[in-house]
Amino acid sequence: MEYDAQTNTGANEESLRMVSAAPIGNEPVSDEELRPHALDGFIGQPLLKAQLQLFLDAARKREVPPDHILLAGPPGLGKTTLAMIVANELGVPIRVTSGPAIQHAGDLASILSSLDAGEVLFIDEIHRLPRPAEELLYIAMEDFRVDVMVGKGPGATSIPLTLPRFTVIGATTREGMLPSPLRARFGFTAHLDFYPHEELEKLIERSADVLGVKLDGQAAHEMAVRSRGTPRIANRLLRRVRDWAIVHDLDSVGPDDVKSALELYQIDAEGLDRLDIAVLNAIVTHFNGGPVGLNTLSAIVGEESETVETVCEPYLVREGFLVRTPKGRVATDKAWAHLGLTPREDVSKLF
Ligand SMILES: Nc1ncnc2c1ncn2[C@@H]1O[C@H](COP(=O)(O)OP(=O)(O)OP(=O)(O)O)[C@@H](O)[C@H]1O
Repeated sequence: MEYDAQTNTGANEESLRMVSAAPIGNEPVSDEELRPHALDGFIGQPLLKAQLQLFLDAARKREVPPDHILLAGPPGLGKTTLAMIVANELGVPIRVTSGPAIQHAGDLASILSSLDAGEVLFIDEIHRLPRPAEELLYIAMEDFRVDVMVGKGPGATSIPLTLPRFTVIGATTREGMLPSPLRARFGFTAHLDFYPHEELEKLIERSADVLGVKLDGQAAHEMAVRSRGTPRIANRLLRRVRDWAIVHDLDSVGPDDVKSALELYQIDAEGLDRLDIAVLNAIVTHFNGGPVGLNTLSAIVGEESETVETVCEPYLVREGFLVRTPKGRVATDKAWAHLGLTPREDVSKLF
């Protein structure tokens, strides 16, 4: 299942989970206060930052708007933040829309025809643009031209309108779903990766400064290791830890406060939550470690199979708790150990 940036309804149970990478509740607003505004303040992703810096410096020196930019990667890793930073660094306005918000090619035509020279047009979830809008965008990106339809029915005529040069920044969580003609029109594609713990620690320390939360000792580390490599989750955990500090009248937050606050939300030391643990438990206790099919597994944990597949599994697989085999899902030794149990046999025998 896909996250719907407009309605936040793409993932049902996901939207209730503290460790969801998609925004929940009013987070789009609270994300805003923690967004860095310059490339310097953007934590981590050093290679991508260096590439982007060069790309922007060259455009500035040439005194032309930069080529179109595609930002690809899982939710919550900073694609929107980077788009805003690019506009800031260039000192130009940014217009924000998304694939699902554009229902007809005409919606896109009217946005394009109102862009000022040099402006950045940010299209989130660009892989979800309807096909006619996508085709209109190819021409606009390449030739800086849009065909505006005037009138209706047989008498309708198309009037070509020349656009000033502008920069499209597309963001996608599904790069593979982008048709190649669209992908080919981006001069620079940036792939965002999950963040290592040390980078998340720095990010949490920066956010804590912004929120006025004083962190002691390993407090940032304890949040970082539970953040599933994702800045949005790191910032969310920090906000819940801040709640804990406020309610307990703490002047500063130590590692034990972090552990207590996050235990309350059933997030364990590896960032697994109730549903992740339920999935691992089901495989281990009902199927002696697996293999087990997705539908059976989902029925046991009482969850939609899409949620298990797209929300739990990617992290469990990435962290080595689970493997997907042709026969079904298998819990690894790490999963057994995490549950405090002894594996029945070496899972590698199953391949
Ligand atoms: N590298 C970073 N440094 C500092 N803060 C970051 C970084 N990456 C993300 N954040 C913060 O994490 C939050 C989520 O980031 P953002 O909205 O840019 O993610 P996204 O990739 O656009 O997500 P989605 O795909 O769901 O739209 C924001 O508060 C943002 O400021």
